[in-house]
Amino acid sequence: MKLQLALDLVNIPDGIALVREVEQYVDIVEIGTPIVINEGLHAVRAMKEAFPHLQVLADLKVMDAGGYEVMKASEAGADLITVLGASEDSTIRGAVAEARKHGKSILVDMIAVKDLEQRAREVDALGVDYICVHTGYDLQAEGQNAFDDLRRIKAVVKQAKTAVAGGIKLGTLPEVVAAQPDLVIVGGGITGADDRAATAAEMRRLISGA
Ligand SMILES: O=C([C@H](O)CO)[C@H](O)[C@H](O)COP(=O)(O)O
Repeated sequence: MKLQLALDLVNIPDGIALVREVEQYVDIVEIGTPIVINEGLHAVRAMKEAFPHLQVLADLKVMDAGGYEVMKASEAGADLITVLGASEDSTIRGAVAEARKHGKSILVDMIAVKDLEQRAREVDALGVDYICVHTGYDLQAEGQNAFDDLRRIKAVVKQAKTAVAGGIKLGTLPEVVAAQPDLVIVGGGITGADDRAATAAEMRRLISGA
């Protein structure tokens, strides 16, 4: 099980400083969608240059032009790129094909997908690397989480690895870990903690013990 730190509400220098606090405890650093919107793929390049030993995920949430977007993110140094599960199969196919050319991975974000099991089966058959259940900020604000969704996709996904994101905190991590995802994605649960290093260290301990 891997731990991904999601950086969303910071600029590049603050993001790099934040990763320095926790780098020994995380496997993947996510350049979140808000950063990509604010700073562009330059943020991916800067993070990979600063931490070449960590994997960097570009959370582009690609919805169209899968091959092109994955090519650009790959050129910028991304190891993993996100594509939306709600997009067309052809978009996901194009993303996977391009990722294979560059030795990169595709994480499909199932945010806003209504028929979760059905779409997870279809996406799994497209050869993606990860399928991620995700409660975004707007539904988190309504008190929702993706923990039950994780159990639902675990029951149907056969090839891809599974991931979970959205509002995971130290207190809720044991419930997440119990469902055995391959990847746990944490943003505010680490970046908003009083002691980020201690929080990330404890999360790493919980994940490693699973
Ligand atoms: O993908 C995300 C969100 O849609 C904003 O771009 C976050 O990175 C993801 O939700 C993880 O962050 P937390 O919910 O703060 O853990």
